[in-house]
Amino acid sequence: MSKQLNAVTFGEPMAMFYANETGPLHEVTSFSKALAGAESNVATGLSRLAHKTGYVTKLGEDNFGQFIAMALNKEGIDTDSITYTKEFSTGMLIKSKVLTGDPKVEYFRKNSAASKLSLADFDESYFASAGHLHVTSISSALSKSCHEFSLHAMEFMKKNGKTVSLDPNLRPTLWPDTETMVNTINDLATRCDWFLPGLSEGKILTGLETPEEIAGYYLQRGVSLVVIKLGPEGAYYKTATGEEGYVNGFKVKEVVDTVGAGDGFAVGVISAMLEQLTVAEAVKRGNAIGALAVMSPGDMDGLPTREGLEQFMNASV
Ligand SMILES: Nc1ncnc2c1ncn2[C@@H]1O[C@H](COP(=O)(O)OP(=O)(O)O)[C@@H](O)[C@H]1O
Ligand SMILES: O=C(O)C(=O)C[C@H](O)[C@H](O)COP(=O)(O)O
Repeated sequence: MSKQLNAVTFGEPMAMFYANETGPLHEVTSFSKALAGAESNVATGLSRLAHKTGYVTKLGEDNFGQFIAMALNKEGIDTDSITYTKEFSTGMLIKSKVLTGDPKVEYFRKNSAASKLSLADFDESYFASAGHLHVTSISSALSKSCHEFSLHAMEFMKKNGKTVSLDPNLRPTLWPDTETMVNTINDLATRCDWFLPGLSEGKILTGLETPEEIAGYYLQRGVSLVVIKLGPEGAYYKTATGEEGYVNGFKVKEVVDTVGAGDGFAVGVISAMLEQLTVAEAVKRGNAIGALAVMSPGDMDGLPTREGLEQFMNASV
């Protein structure tokens, strides 16, 4: 039987070493290892909610590559379209531990195996087997060939009547300059159906101030749903058909690590939209998974199973 995927995504997965103690990263002596990467976080979250998800990347033939492939398989993610290279290494990052605010992240990913992903790796039948494509603009920042891959994948999915979501995931350190980052991401946004920026990202990308204005900017450019993340306050959404609203965030006992909240949020919105829930319900689920994500140290530890999600949402009403 031919392959059937609910969703597919592609990008750069990395081995992450997160500090077990607070303090500057060069002084930390003890780290824990986990899988990181915005798109692999989303693939993991969707897979835990029983959406069959494929993940496409290029890995180095090294220990980090082996670790990542193993971690993805353990999550039940389809890895059949992953390619390998001997020439380039798998990327990694280190992350500090903080008691408040966002941790410091340092990447070791320049010229990584994943940055070599190119159109030659695009498998039409694999992408055609999926109902939805999730993209982040990190891929476009990695290399010209990854940017071409992104444009082609988005165009291919749209042409085949599939939905496409885009999380801008601003990573200013990966771009040559702010202007290139803003112009490229705004161009990518016109090619998606569901656009999921954070408020501060939306301000940088449009120069506008309010969630309403930012949503309007993208709706005018052909996006059908814009959801703007508002941190602990939740999120604002607006659709091309005029539906809009604010959805409150969930109460969190303790914020352990804010990294991964946006990816968790994307999992909630995408999974619920694929299940044909209303947009307001999708945004509520996004808020729930975002809240679960900030309560755990790894980027993916908080991503729930369906049972865990229901328990959290029911306990929070
Ligand atoms: N402290 C928090 N309490 C509850 N929910 C949160 C908290 N921080 C984030 N979230 C949830 O996660 C989503 C994404 O977080 P946010 O910080 O806005 O995005 P990003 O990680 O992309 O910067 C928010 O819209 C919200 O639903
Ligand atoms: O892929 C990258 O470049 C990363 O930095 C890996 C991180 O796990 C996510 O990107 C977290 O992203 P947020 O959910 O927006 O906090």
